[in-house]
Amino acid sequence: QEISLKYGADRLGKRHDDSMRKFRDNRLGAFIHWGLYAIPGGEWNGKVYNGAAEWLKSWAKVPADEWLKLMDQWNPEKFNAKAWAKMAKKMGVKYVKITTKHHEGFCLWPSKYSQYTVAQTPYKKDILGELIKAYNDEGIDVHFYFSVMDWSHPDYRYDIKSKEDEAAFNRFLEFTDNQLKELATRYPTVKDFWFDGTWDASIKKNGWWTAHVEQMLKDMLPGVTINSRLRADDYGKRHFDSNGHLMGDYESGYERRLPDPVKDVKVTRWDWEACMTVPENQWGYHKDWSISYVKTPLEVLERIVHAVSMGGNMVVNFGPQADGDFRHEEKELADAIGKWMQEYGECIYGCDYAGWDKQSWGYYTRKGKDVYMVVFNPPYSKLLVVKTPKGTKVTKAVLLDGKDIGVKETARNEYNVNMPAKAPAGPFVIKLQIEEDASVTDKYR
Ligand SMILES: C[C@@H]1N[C@@H](c2cn(-c3ccccc3)nn2)[C@H](O)[C@@H]1O
Repeated sequence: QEISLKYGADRLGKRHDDSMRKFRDNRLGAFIHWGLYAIPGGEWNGKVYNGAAEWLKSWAKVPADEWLKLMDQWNPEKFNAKAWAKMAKKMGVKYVKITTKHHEGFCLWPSKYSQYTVAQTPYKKDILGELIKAYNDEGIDVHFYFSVMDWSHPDYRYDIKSKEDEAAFNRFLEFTDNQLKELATRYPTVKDFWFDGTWDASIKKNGWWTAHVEQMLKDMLPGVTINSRLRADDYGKRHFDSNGHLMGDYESGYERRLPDPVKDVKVTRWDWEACMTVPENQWGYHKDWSISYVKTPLEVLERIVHAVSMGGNMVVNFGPQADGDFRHEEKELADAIGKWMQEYGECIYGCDYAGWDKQSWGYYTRKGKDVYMVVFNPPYSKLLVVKTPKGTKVTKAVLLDGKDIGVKETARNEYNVNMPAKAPAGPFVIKLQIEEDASVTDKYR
C-alpha cells in the first residue's frame, strides 16, 4: 500500500525519450575532478594525508578563508581545453562530467553569486566555458557535477536546529538556485546535472527543495537528466522514495563499487550510472599515488564492461594537476582504454543487459538481436559455456572481424563456444547470432 508523497518520484520506470536514450547509449564517460585541492595535492603544512585529496581541507582542518587563499596560486599554465577534449575523444568516452563546484566552493565558471571563482584568480578566464566548447566540438556531451554542500558559504548548515539555522539555510538554498540557473543559462548544451554533497540532515529536511531543483532545471533545459543523489522526499528518504520508487532519472549510488552480477540483477530494472577512481579513493589530484592500490587499465576495463553488462553507465575519474596537465598514469590509462574501445567498442556503446546467466569467462552485453561475449577469463578447456533462456538458441559465433569460431549445442539451452585458435593477447569479444522463439518444442524430452 503506497503512501501519498508531494516530493517523491515524479515518474515510474525508465525514461525513453531521445535525451535519456543518448545518456544511456553513451555508456562510457569520464569524470574530471579539478579544483583548488589540486594545488596542495594531498599535502598540508608538510604532512601528506592519505584520505581523498579533494577533502584535504577537511582532513587538515583548514579554515575556509585560509583554504580559499589557494585561489592566488590558481594559474594552470599548461591548461589546454582542446588537448583535454582530444584525450577524451581518443579514450572513447562519449561524455565528460566536470566538477563545476566541489565541496570547497571554488567555481570553475565566473559565477556572479560568489567571490570564489576563476574570475578572481590569476587565470581569470572561464574554464568551464572553454571546456564545454572543446568537448562539444569533439562531439562529446558535457555533464555538470555540482556539490550542494559548500564549505565556503557562511549560510551552509549541516542540520537545521534553530530559527537562525532555518533563515540561513533558506538564504543558502536561494544562492544555490541562483548558481544553478546561472549554469543552465550560460551553458545550455549541458546534458546532465550530477549532484553531490546532499547527504546532510539540512538537505534531507528540505526534500521539497530537491524536487524543485529537478523541476526548475528540466523546465530550463528540456531533456536534461538529473541524478538520484540530488533527491530527498517528504520524509528525507534519498535516491528511492518512501514508496521505493527511484527519484531523478538514474540511480547514482554506485561510487567506487558495482552491483553483483548474480545477487543484484534487480538494478537492471532502472537506469543507473557508476563512477570509479583509479587509486582506491582519490578523485582530486594527489601527489603520491603510492599510498594506495592503483588499478591497471585492464581492471578499469573490466569495471566498464561489468557496468554495461548490468544495464549501467561507467564514469572513470581523472584528477588533473594544478598546472592543467594530466599525470602520466592517467594519460596511459586513457590511451589503453581508447585502443580497446577502438577495436571492441561495439559491445559497449548502445548496449545493455542481455538477460542471460553470468558465466565465469566474463560478461554478456546486448544490442538488439546481437549478444556479445566479452571474455576476460579464457578457460583451460578452451570451451566457453553459454546458457540461454528458454526459447533462445545460439546459431552462430563470430569474432568481430566476421570469422566463425564455432558453437556446439551440448544440452537444452546449453552451448560450447570455441575459443579462437589463436587466443587473443587480452580481453576480446565474440558476437552471437541467436533465435528467440518462445514456442520452441522441448527436443530433449
Ligand atoms: C564523487 C565523489 N563524491 C565525493 C565524496 C563524498 N564522500 C562522502 C564522505 C563522507 C560521507 C558521505 C560522503 N566521499 N566522497 C568525492 O569527493 C567525489 O566528489
